[in-house]
Amino acid sequence: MLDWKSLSSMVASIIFIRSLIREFMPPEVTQFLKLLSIKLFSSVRTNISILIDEYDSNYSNELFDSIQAYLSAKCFSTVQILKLSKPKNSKNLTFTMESNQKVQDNFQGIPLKWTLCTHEKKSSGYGYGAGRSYETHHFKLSFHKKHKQMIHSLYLPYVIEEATRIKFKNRERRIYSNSSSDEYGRPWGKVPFLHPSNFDTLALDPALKEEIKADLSKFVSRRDYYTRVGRAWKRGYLLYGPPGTGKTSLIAAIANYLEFDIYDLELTAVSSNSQLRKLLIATSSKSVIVVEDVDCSLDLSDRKNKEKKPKGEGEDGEEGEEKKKKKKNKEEAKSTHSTVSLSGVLNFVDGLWSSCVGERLMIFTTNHKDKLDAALLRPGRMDKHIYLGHCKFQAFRILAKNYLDIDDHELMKEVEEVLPTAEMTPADIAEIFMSCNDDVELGMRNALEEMKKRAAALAEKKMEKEKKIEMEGVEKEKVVTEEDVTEKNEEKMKGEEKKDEELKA
Ligand SMILES: Nc1ncnc2c1ncn2[C@@H]1O[C@H](COP(=O)(O)OP(=O)(O)OP(=O)(O)O)[C@@H](O)[C@H]1O
Repeated sequence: MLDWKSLSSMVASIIFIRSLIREFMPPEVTQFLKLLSIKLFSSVRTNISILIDEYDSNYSNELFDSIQAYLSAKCFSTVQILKLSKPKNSKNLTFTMESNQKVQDNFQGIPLKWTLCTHEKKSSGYGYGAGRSYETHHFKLSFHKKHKQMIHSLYLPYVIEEATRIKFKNRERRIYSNSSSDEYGRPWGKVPFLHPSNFDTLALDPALKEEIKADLSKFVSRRDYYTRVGRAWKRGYLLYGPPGTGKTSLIAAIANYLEFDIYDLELTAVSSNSQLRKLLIATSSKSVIVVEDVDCSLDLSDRKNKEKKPKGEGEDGEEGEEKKKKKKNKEEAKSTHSTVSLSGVLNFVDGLWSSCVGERLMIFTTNHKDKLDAALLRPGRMDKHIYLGHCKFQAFRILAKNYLDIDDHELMKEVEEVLPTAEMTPADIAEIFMSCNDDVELGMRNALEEMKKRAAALAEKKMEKEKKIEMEGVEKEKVVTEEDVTEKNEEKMKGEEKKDEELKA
């Protein structure tokens, strides 16, 4: 047995030999012995560790941030002391670990251990603050060495992907516009409000709603597919229909559904194709890029349509004064400034600019689909054409629920009968409901009255039109009959002249 006396003399001898080695052994030999001992120990050690520093040559290490985000979701259930914070631009509270806390993870049955370690460092360089000590952190991931390859090729990419998903989920959604100025000279200015519309509040045929949601879900889940077929991960929607049928509301609902940012692209404020390209490169992944009233933004019509006269105002029903003004401004800008060409826009839709990764949904809106160039409309550019028309009964019920908080009403039956003939937009109905200050009876009565008025006006207009066509028909017939008579008379006269000549002869 080893007693205290012999133990202390053994320690003293080790210290003596160590100092002798340090003193007399050449540094190369010391280094060699060190490496040898590491090798010997590592061959018997079963666990290995990976360290991820908070800073990578003075720059913050993105991987460290990702791991922090990944573990914030895990540590709540396993760690005893947690830090709670609300990071900037995040809508949720975030938990983080304290120093030296450990989190157990499990990946495909492999146990893994994460530890947050803290250590002190001295700042290098000269001048103010040089030589000061500060705290930095690193994450230590420990696991059995036989899983090394798997951790590298599967687990770490999985952690990064999960962290991106968590970060994105926590992030506040934003709306940007290229026409609102940015004090920092960035291409996109932030718009300070979010549109509250979502698929529940949207007055739309339920089947169409489900179809759009399914299409969106399929699109965002097909990253591998787009990579495999070598195409930019983007999809184009064209929303068309009369004003006030919910095109803008649908865009907001889509962005809220996907939790994507919105980039409202005002083409008339873009001075060249190269500026357009720059703007698009500056968009983030998971975004909806919107070009509203594309027929007014650019001269995108083909030659055939250019020859057509512009349609008269008010053709699609009453437009809000504000929207009319906006469209007029766009028309003016189109004729004076814009130099973005159709090919520039087509390149953008084709995704040629897309050196950026991540999914992007492009949505164009128009009140006049017939004015658009066929090249812009073809699949691959506009993958889905969605017509938003006048309000139907199902949509009316949704509006009644939203604005008046009713599921049913005694006037509903009548509404169902009159509505299809009234050609009212959801905006018209929303306006009536809003003006009656939560008074259900008044709201329903006013809506039905307006429907009847419009239906009667339309019926009268239709009758007048039919009468006009009928009259035109009668006029035509009259002309034809008169022509017939003249023709017959002429023939008769010719016949008589011939007879006279024969008699003379
Ligand atoms: N389908 C709808 N569901 C719910 N609300 C709607 C719908 N359509 C219109 N509204 C209401 O009418 C207002 C105007 O609608 P919106 O701006 O979405 O129409 P739009 O089709 O984009 O019109 P425009 O073609 O003139 O741009 C919205 O703020 C909303 O309150």
